Amino acid sequence: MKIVITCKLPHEVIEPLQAKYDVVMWEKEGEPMERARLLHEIEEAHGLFTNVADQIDAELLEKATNLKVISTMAVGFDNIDVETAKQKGIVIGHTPGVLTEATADLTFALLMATGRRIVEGMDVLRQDEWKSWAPFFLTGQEIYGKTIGIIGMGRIGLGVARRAKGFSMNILYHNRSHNKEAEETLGATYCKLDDLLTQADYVVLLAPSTKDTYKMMGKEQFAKMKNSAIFINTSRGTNVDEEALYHALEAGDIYAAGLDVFDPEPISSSHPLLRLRNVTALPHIGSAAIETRLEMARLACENLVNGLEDKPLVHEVKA
Ligand SMILES: NC(=O)C1=CN([C@@H]2O[C@H](COP(=O)(O)OP(=O)(O)OC[C@H]3O[C@@H](n4cnc5c(N)ncnc54)[C@H](O)[C@@H]3O)[C@@H](O)[C@H]2O)C=CC1
Ligand SMILES: O=C(O)C(=O)CO
Repeated sequence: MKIVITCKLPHEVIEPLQAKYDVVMWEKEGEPMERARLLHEIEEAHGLFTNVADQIDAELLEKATNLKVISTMAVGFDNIDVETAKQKGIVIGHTPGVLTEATADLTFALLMATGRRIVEGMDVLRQDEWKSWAPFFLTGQEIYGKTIGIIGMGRIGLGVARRAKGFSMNILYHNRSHNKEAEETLGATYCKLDDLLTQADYVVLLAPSTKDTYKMMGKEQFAKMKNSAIFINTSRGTNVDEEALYHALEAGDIYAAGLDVFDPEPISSSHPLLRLRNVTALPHIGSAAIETRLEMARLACENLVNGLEDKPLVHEVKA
């Protein structure tokens, strides 16, 4: 059977696959497989190892006449046309859980960096703009004891809430349903979205990208936030109306934003949000800790092999 891997993976990860299958792997580090090549390779493939950088859409699936399994090295699967794949009898695997703590770490790091203007501080040094200690030089927002509002209290949301508890933060959350663990072990309070937006000092978005969450943070929602509040997005760029966010930040309707994700990705240095002093931006590195990425790759391989051998996947996308 033939496997297509759309990104360069370490030798130790692909070796077991090469021993059993005919493996085609994209060799360019840090770049996704060219679309034309993927469209060509998929025609013969039985298994596809993918990630968030590929569009696994109807055009591609139409050509995938032998495909049994799609395995994505990610928890989010919004880049995959799940409905079309299911209609064609293709199973889909993803990697929830193994990236929870690393992504929660990065989310909290981004929250702290944005609140305390860490990147601006580094820029000041690099540009020789440090004149003296001054009373209000590079003052930001406090974190300890403030109110955090988490939209999407799932695995990663809960991880962020645990970190917030360590900073004695008052934890509000909005979710599709009540999260007992968050309420009972962390004292988190369930809120309607509007109440969370008006009360939180830090609004952290961690809901998946779905039809319901498309641009769920827009002009109306940013207007409800405090002028001193900070918006953090480590979910998906599609969950935010980026133009509305730009205007809210420029007008001072909100204090600052920390963003790990954009729509579309990658963005270029000319992206309007990067022109704003009060934006801290990262290139979608939420889960990018070495141990985590190796675990994600191993789990994605296990899903792939199970799918090829008609065994239940470790984590199958059921949606
Ligand atoms: N920046 C990065 O590198 C990474 C980003 N992610 C993103 O984080 C998302 C969350 O991952 P997990 O916590 O593992 O998923 P999860 O499924 O455990 O949690 C998602 C939560 O969002 C809630 N939710 C769904 N629709 C909602 C809505 N309309 N309003 C409020 N809450 C809603 C769900 O009820 C669930 O509790 C992923 O789908 C992915 O998009 C995940 C990993 C890394
Ligand atoms: O897992 C995901 O959904 C990501 O965005 C990358 O880790």
